[in-house]
Formats: sequence, C-alpha cells, structure tokens
Amino acid sequence: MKLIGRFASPNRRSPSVSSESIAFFRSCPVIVRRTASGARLPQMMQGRIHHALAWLGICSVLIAALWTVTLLKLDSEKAQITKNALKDASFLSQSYAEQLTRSIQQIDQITLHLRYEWRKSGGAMELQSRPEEGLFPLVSNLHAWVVDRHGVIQTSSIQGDIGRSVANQDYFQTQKVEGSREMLIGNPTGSYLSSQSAIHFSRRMNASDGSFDGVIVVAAEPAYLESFISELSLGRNDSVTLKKQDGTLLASKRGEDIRDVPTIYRRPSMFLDEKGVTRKPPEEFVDGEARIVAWQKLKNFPLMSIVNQSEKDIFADYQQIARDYRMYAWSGSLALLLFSVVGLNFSSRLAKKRKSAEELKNTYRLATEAAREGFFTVKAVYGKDRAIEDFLILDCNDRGAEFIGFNKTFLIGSSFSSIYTSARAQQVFAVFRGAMETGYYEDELKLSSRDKAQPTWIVRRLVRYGEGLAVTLRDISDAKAHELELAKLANTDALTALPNRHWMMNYLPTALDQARKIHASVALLLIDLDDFKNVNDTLGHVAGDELLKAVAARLQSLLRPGDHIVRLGGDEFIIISEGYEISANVSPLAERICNALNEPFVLKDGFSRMIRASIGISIYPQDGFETESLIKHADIAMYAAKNDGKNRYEFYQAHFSEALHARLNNEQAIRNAIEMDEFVLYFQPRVDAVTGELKSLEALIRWQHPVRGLVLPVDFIPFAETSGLIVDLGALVLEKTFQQLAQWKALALPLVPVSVNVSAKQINQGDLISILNSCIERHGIDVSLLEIEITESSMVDDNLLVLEELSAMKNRGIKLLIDDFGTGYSSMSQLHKLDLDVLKIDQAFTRSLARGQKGEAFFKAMISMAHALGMHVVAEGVETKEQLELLRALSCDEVQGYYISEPATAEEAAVLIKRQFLLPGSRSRTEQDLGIDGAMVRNENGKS
Ligand SMILES: Nc1nc2c(ncn2[C@@H]2O[C@H](COP(=O)(O)OP(=O)(O)OP(=O)(O)O)[C@@H](O)[C@H]2O)c(=O)[nH]1
Repeated sequence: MKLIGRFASPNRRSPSVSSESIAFFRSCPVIVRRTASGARLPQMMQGRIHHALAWLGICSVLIAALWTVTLLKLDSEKAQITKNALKDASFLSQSYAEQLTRSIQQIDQITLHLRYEWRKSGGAMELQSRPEEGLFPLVSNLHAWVVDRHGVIQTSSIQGDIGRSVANQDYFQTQKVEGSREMLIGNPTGSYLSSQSAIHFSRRMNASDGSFDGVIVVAAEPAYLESFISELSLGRNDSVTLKKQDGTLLASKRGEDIRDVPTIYRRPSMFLDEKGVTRKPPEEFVDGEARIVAWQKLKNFPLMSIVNQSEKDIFADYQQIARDYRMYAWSGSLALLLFSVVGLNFSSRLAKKRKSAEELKNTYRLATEAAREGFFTVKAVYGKDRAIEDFLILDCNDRGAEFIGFNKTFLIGSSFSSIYTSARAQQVFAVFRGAMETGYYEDELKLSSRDKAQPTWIVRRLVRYGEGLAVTLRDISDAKAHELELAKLANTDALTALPNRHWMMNYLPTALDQARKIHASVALLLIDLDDFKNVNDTLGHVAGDELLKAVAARLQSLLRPGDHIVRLGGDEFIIISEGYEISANVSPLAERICNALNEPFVLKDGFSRMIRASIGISIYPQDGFETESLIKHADIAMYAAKNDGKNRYEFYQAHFSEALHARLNNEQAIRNAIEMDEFVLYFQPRVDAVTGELKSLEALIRWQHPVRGLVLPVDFIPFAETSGLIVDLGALVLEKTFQQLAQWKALALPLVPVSVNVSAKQINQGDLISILNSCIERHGIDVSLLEIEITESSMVDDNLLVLEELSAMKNRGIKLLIDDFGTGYSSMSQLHKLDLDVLKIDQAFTRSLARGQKGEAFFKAMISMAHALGMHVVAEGVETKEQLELLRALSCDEVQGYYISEPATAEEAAVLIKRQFLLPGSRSRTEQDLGIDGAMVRNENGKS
C-alpha cells in the first residue's frame, strides 16, 4: 500500500523511501511510463470529472426524457381536450341553431297563422281569448298583437293592450316602408310589459290592393329563445348567443362568472362562414380568457348561434392533471439527480477500488518481475451445469510466459484448452479445479525443456481469488539440483559409492511392502569382513580403504540384476535380494561371496591380500516382517557365523537370538562387576628352577561374584573378549597390580616383579604404554617391577601397532614375556625382532615331558632356541617333582605351577614374597622361624 501512496504523489518524496527502492522503481519501465505520463493526481481528477460528467449526462438524458414524455403526454392530452372542445362547441352551436330555427319557425308560423285568422275573421279575431285555442304557445314570455295600418293595436294577447299605438316602433315603420313578405326580426327593444327587452317578429299585412294594411307582431323575450339551453351545459365562463348576421345580439346565455358582463368580446366579432369553430385568443375577450368559439347560421333566418366556451373551464381538469404530471416530473428529476449523485459517489468508490486493485496488480507484477517469479491470473470458465469447463488466462508476466514457453501477448486471453493438448490439459485442469475447490495448491514440477537456459524445476503455487486463481511459478532448479545432490550424498557411501544405510532404511520398507503384495521373498545377506581390523593395523588405513573398495566391487559383480548391495559402514555390507525363488538361491549366493572373497586382492602396493567374511542371512517373511527385525536377525546370524569360526554363512535361527541374549547378559554382568569392583587379583609365583627363589608373581584375575562365589577367567574372559570389555578389564588389572605393589612396598616387603597379561585387543588400542606410564607415576613403582605377558596370537600377522607398542614398552624398560608359547604361530624372526625377555612354554608341553623322549626333545629345542635368542625360559604348569627334575636337566630357567604354588591371594602372596625360596623343602629362615608350610595346594584349574 505504501508503494501506491508513493506513486500517487510523485512530487512528494518521502524520506523513508530508500535509494534502493527508488532505484528499483526507476529500473522498472512501467513506473517510468507512469511517472512520465504526467502527474497522477490530475489524471485521477480527470478520471473523476469524466465519471461525474458521465453520471450527469446520463441523469440529464433521463430527466430530459422524463420531461419530454411528460410534456408530450400533456400536449397530447391538451390536443385531445382541445379537439373534444372544438367538437363539443360545434355540436352545441349546431344544436342551438337547430333549436332556434325551430323556435323562430314556430314564431313565423304563428305570424302567418295570425295574419290568416285576422283576414279570415275580417278583423274580428280576439287574441286575448285565443291562446286557449292554441293559436300560439301559452308562455309568459311570448306575446302577439295585431296592429292596423295606423299603428294602433287592434287585438293583443296582452290584457288592455288594445288601442295602444306602436306606430313609432321600428318594426311598424320598417314593415310599412319596405313592404317585405318575409317575417322581420327586430332588434331587442324595451318591452311594454316588463323590464325585459323583447325581440319583435313582425309580418306585414296587405290590403287587397297590395297596400299596407297593418302588422302582425309576435314579441318574444330573449329568455324564450334561451330556454332550451340548460344551465348545466354551460361552463362558468361560457356563453351561448344568438345574433343577427349584422352582429346585433338577440339573446345570450352566459355562465355564472360572466353573467353580468355586458359583452364578453372586446370588439364586435364577425363570422362570415356559415359555420365554424375556432380558438379565439384571450385578448379578444374582456375577461382576458381564451375561448373556443363555434358558430352556425340558422337555416332560413339571418341569424347565427354562437357558442363561446372558456378554455379556462375546458382545461380546468387538464390543468390539474398537468400540475400533477409536472410535479411527478419534478420529483422524478429530483430523484434522478439524487440517483446520479449517489451513483457518482458509488461509481467513484468503485473506480477507486478498481484503481487500487489495478495498482495492486501492477505492484504485484512489478514485485514478481523483480523477484524473477512467473505469475498468472486465470479465470475459471463455467459450463451450463456450473462445472468448470476451461480456464482463461487474464494476465501473466514475461517470466511466466517464458516458463511455459509461450509468448506473453499470445497467452493473455488464451484458454487452457487452446494451448494444451487434451492429455496435458486434463492433468492441468485437475490441478486447477482442485485449487478452485480447496483454495490453495502447491507442488514442484519437473520441466522437460531441452533449452539449458530454461528452468528444470519450478514451484507452482495456486491461490484462489473470486472466480479465478493467482498462479506463481518460481525457478528452483538450482535449489533442486542442490537438494538432489544432497539426497545423493545422503544415500551414498563416500568410499565405495554404494548405497548406504540411509538409502537402505528408505528402500527396504517399500521393497517389503511390494513383496507382501506379490507374495515374494526378500533376503538380507549381512556380510562382515573377518578380522578387518588387522588389515588396517598391518597395512594401514589407506590400504584398508582400498581393500574395502575392491571388496565392494567384487561383491557387486556377484549380484543378479535387481539385487542391491549396501555398505552399512566399517567392514559391513548388506545384499538385498528380492524374488520368488530366494530360499533356493541364497545359499549359492552366500557361497559365491565366500569363495570370491577368498580369491586374493592385489592392492596398489603390489601385495596381494585375502580376506574372509562371515555372513548372516535373514529372509522375509519367515525371519521377520519389518526392516528392523530383518536387519537385526541378519546381524545375529552373522554373529553366530563369527562365533562359529568365521569365514562362513549362517541362516538366522531363533536360538541364535537366545545365545546372543545370554551373551549380552553376561557382558552386562561384567560391566556391572567392573562398576561394583567385584574383580580381585590372585598371584602365582614363578621361581628359579634350581634354587626355588621367587623371581616374579603373575597377576591373575578372578571374579568375586556375590552369588556364584569365585568365578574363574575361563567363564567370563571370552565374553569380555568378544564384547571388547577385555580392554577395560586389562586396564583394571594393571591398576590393581600397581595398587598391590604400592601396598607391598608400603609394607616394606622385598618386592619382586609382577607380570600382567595383556590381550591383543588391549595392545591394539594403542594407548597401553601411556596407561602404564600413568600407573607407574601415580603409584611410584619402579618400572623394573612390571612385566608384560603377551600371547603368541597377539603377534600374528606382523601387526604394526602391536609391534610399535611392544617396542615402546621394551624401550621403557619393561620386561616382555611371551605366554603360552607353542600354541600359536610365532616365528623365530618375530621373536628376534621383538627382543623379548622371557619365553613361557605352554603347560601342554610340560605335561608332555612325562610322555617320553619326543616331548623332552621338543622342549629342549624350544629352550635352546630361546637361549640362543637371549631369552629366559619358563615352564608353565609344573605340577610334579619329576617334571621339575626333567626341566632342570633341560636347563629350563624358571618354573611355575602347582608344584610351587597355586595362585594366591594378595595376603598369601605377601607371605610368599617374604619366603623368597618356594620350592618344597627350601624354606627360608623366617618361615622356619614362623613355622609356615610352604606348599599351598588348591583345587583350581588353569590360570587366566
Ligand atoms: N580402512 C578402513 N577401516 C575402517 C573403516 N570403517 C571402519 N573401519 C575399521 O574396520 C574395523 C572393523 O572391525 P570389526 O568388524 O569390529 O572387527 P574385525 O577386526 O573385522 O573382527 P571381526 O569382525 O570380529 O571378524 C575397525 O577396525 C574399524 O576401525 C573405513 O572406512 N576404512
């Protein structure tokens, strides 16, 4: 939103806008175009003015239309009313004329009739009595009289009228002079009888010679002529008149408002046509009201009936309706005006919103352009059943078009169905329809473009808005390549390039699932190289690596297609073999492996080396259903193979687990015993074969078990060896030995050296010399009081590390003894190289002395050899006086065995130290003084 604000006021640069963001905008052509096109504010104002004008225009048109319709309607109404008024006025004047004609004709008839009667009666007609005879209508406003040639009334319908002279009356004079045969209609004159004026209708009487003989007169008051026009037919300002053709008014009927007006016309008006109807303007009338005027000449009489109908009255109703219509029109106009104001407001808000949306869209596009992301907006196209049929691309940026390999201008406005093949379209539709339903979708897509500049992997993100989707595409090719590389590294063993344990842990569950589905088997062959440590120790780590690689390659060459080989780590490999005939094929495969490894490997240094392996085999489904259990069982089987002498394979059997369990229990018990300090040392003396003088004590370990009592080494050392605990035990023995020496020293005993047995594993640790140094220093014991016994097997294979350790000890001044000599395979050269001090010949050879010449000869050879090498010889297991005698005869230097002493506790050993001479019969003075028995015989078998 801030960005929009900045666009909106380019002249007002906010201090918070960083130079980077300004640079960002400048770098964008769209922004430049916007700012260059002039200030945006006037543009916005222009937009608003356009909107306002549009709304006002629409409103004006609507108002104009409203008024046009209203006025047209009024006009047509008016025209219709006018038309009707003209028609009515014509009709009225016509019917008035007809009525008048009939009335005047009746009067004419009366005059004719009276003249006839007058003549016929010879002037004896009585008019006063005649009305009853129906001579003329008996109405108050119609009278008749007969006048003689002198102008004197001879008879009259009016009482007492006879004898009155009318000689000066116009009608008499006119009739007398003109001698017309027609009835004359006189102008209205004052009536003799009433205040009302009267119209005199006269007819001349002639004597037989044609001379004037008098006049028949009928006088009618105007009311007589007006009587048939009802009041109702007249409007308040209407009038109906009877005029002579010269314009003289004979009778007139007027509406209420103009009844007292002498004449309604300002000027006398003339009607030349026989009949007609017209509108006369207001200025022609005294009351200033326009009128519809209709006239009609009477047939046979020079008279004219005229109807004046006031427009004011005619249009009275119309005026009300017109007022109403105008009011409606005004109201409508106002409403439209209001509507346009509201509309303008609404549309300007809408426009604002649209503008903001447009701004947002542009900003978003700018952002995505800058971010190198592709973006699209698409609209769902719905079918008749409201199901989405297609998608229309509304907008996209260049990057987006690039991603999918089309031109942007082509894409905008295109539908998916037009740009994708039907199969591809189906996949795309499924994804897009799904996003329309759920509102969000994201996945990673691998693109198959051959163009190297094009991305190979993209992230596609779809977000629903309204009826469409906003789609962003981001290039993740680099990250993906890195990820794949990492995945490869995570799944590959760096040394051998074989798949590693991580790969296997992912792969096996799927493989087992598959096997479950198709009822197939999976075999795991866990291969652990035998004594590989020796390879490292003798040839070095680099050669060890080389051998591991060579082993991996050889194992790989033995696999069937579809089998997998994994390096678990160290010298362990697993072969995964899948299929239906596994059980039958596994043994041959295991044998092939053993045989193949037995073939020598020629390493870079030119030496060839053989390696053996122990293989444990577990098979799905009989040995387990899960990855972990199958691996565990293969491991147990492999241990069983190792325990069984190595260089062999074993199929997993349930009892292996029990044995392993027992071994683990034992190991744990040993660990606990170390912790609880349950191990103690016994000491067995080694004496001069001739004098019986104590030369040394061999430290022997025993387990003082709280329940089992004293446990001999044979019952726990093998477990300690296999578990590696032998290293800890060895260190414990050294520590206890030095403690004991320190104690004896403190007791001021005449100390003799103590020999300690160290295992090959202990020497292989490489830190034995530093442990010894530490003990020597801590306990303040002279180095000459320590002797180290090693077995022949420790020296096998010219183990470099062992040789180094031993020579370091030798250099330190520690005596080295080779124990159980004759049971291993040490060579003369090894003995010589190591510069050993003492050779302890195994008790088996001592026992064989008594069995004849061969045993003696063998013994003698060993002694000669040792002496030749400058070594002392110790015979072990001397149990009888005869053996001692023989050994003395063979020049054996020292002896050790039950004949001299069984292993003794520390306290007992202290006594032996004090005795110094331990051969039976050779008692020291002290002993003799104390009365101690020198022969201590115990029923224990063997030593450590
Ligand atoms: N050269 C080399 N040695 C390794 C590597 N990884 C482990 N080792 C060594 O391989 C040896 C494996 O020894 P073990 O399997 O425990 O024992 P072993 O000597 O083979 O004896 P057995 O298994 O009982 O037959 C150890 O000494 C490890 O230090 C490696 O990557 N390269």
